[in-house]
Order: sequence, then C-alpha cells, then structure tokens
Amino acid sequence: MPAVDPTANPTAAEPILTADGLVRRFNGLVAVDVDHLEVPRGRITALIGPNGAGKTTTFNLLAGFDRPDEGRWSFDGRDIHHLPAHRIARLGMVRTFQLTRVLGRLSVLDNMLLGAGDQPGEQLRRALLPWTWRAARAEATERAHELLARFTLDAKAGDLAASLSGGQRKLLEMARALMARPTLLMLDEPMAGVNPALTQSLLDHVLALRDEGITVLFVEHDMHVVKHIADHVIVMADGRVIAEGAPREVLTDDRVVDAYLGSHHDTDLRQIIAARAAERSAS
Ligand SMILES: Nc1ncnc2c1ncn2[C@@H]1O[C@H](COP(=O)(O)OP(=O)(O)OP(=O)(O)O)[C@@H](O)[C@H]1O
Repeated sequence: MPAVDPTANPTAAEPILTADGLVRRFNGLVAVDVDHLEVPRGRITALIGPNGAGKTTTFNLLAGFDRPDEGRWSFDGRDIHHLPAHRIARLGMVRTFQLTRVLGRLSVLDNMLLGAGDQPGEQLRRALLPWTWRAARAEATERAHELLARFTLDAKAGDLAASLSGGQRKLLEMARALMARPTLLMLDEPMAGVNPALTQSLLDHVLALRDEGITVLFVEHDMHVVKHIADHVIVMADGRVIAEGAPREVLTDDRVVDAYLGSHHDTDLRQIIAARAAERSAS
C-alpha cells in the first residue's frame, strides 16, 4: 500500500524542502535568482528548463555542493542553508552522482559501500572499537547486496563499475544514493544516455520509491519522462522559476512554451504546441 496518495493534488502537499531568495552569481552572471521554491513531500517533482536555465546550479546549492550569494532554505522543517553536503545528506537529502573515472575503477559493491557514507566518529570508532565498526560494515554490505538485487545488479557486484552499460550506471547511481536511506532523493538527469529497454525499468524504480514514501526531485530534459512520472513540475528559465504546478497545466503554459522555443531545444514541447493548436482549431 503506498505511503502517500500520489493522485492527490500535489500542490496541496506539505513541502519537505522550501527555499527563499536563492541567488548565485558567477562573475556577474546571475545563474540563479529564485524568489521561492517548494518541493512537495512524498511526490515526484521535476525541475525542467532550457539549457543554462540554472537547474544544476540550483541542485548543487540546495544539496550543499555550492554556496549561494544570498538565500536560505529548509529541509524537513530544519534550516540547512549553512550546512555542508555531507551533513545535509545525513539529514536525509541525498543526490546522485555520476560515475566518475575514479569511481569506475572501484567495484560495483565498493561504490555501494561508499554511498553509505561516513558516520560521525567513524575513523575513531574503527581504531578504538573495531568490532562495532565491523558490525556496521557487515550491515552496510548486506544492505548493498539487497539494493543491488533490487536494481538487478547483484550479478555485477564484483565487476568494475566502469564495465557497466549507461543504463546500469544510472541504476547504480540510484542504488548508491539509497544506501544513505534518503527521505528526499535528488536525481540529476536520471534517464540521460539510457537505452529505451532500460528506461521503463528506471521509471518504475522511481515510481516505486515514491510509493514507499521517498520524495523525489529530478532534473530532466526529456518531456516524455516528465509527463510520465512527475506529480509536480518546476520550470526555470534564466535563473528564475517561471512556472510550477501539475505537469499537464505547466507544460502548456505560454511562458514555459516560450522559454523552450526560445532555446530551440525541445522538439517534444513543439509537438505539444502543435497538438494544442490543433485542439483550438477543432473547437
Ligand atoms: N562554475 C560556473 N562558472 C561560471 N558559470 C557557470 C558555472 N556553473 C554554471 N554557470 C552558468 O550558470 C548558468 C546556469 O547553468 P546551469 O548549469 O545551472 O544550467 P542548467 O539549467 O543546469 O543547464 P543544462 O540543462 O544545460 O545543464 C549558465 O549560464 C552557466 O553557463
């Protein structure tokens, strides 16, 4: 039984993450200038917008991987704008990472164990209380195998992560983030470079996580994916939030359509516009 009712009005859901007055400049360029942003609890929220809209910068700021010039935000009722990324992750807000070259040289299982993260005092505990450290390590290893089985990567546990296909890497990134037991999972372009055969499986995993009560925030360019799984959509353009709401309403909003058309970037939205024009002329 789902922990939340995903069909309920997403905009009515209580926010798990709220940001205000978020500003990030790079040498005079205003990359992010967000007055207000909310991520509804227990829902799947897509952060979309044309290239250079400020989506990744916003992601990095919220997760503590970059510092804003201005702004504050809270997660689960707690002010976190001053916290570094590892503290934010420990509170339950975890973002996925692309498999870098360095991580590619580790086994799939070791990648998972890295996702468990260092607990406070881990080094000290390892030195002074090796038996409790070993017990924690065994528990993490067991959880890693469970998650690898869930994401059909268990047969690959001993393989180098670099040997995985594009889709399997995305599965590993998701599984690794789940090692930290997030309540808010942040996915940066989870479907990028994934072949169609694995896309459905990845989408089903995201939907299943939502149904288990995990809030998902993801950046995505593919509008089919957004329409398919998002309960709520936030649209950015030129660093600002220009629209938000249910996918069906937001994706036909004139400002959103203009922003995408201006970027000559998303043919899918053009199809929406064509369909909308056809509807108008038929009525
Ligand atoms: N480290 C940086 N130094 C200078 N400018 C940056 C830096 N990071 C981002 N920018 C600029 O900030 C703006 C927003 O970039 P950002 O990557 O957040 O956009 P995005 O919406 O994620 O784009 P894309 O969809 O192409 O990934 C862009 O103009 C970009 O060139």
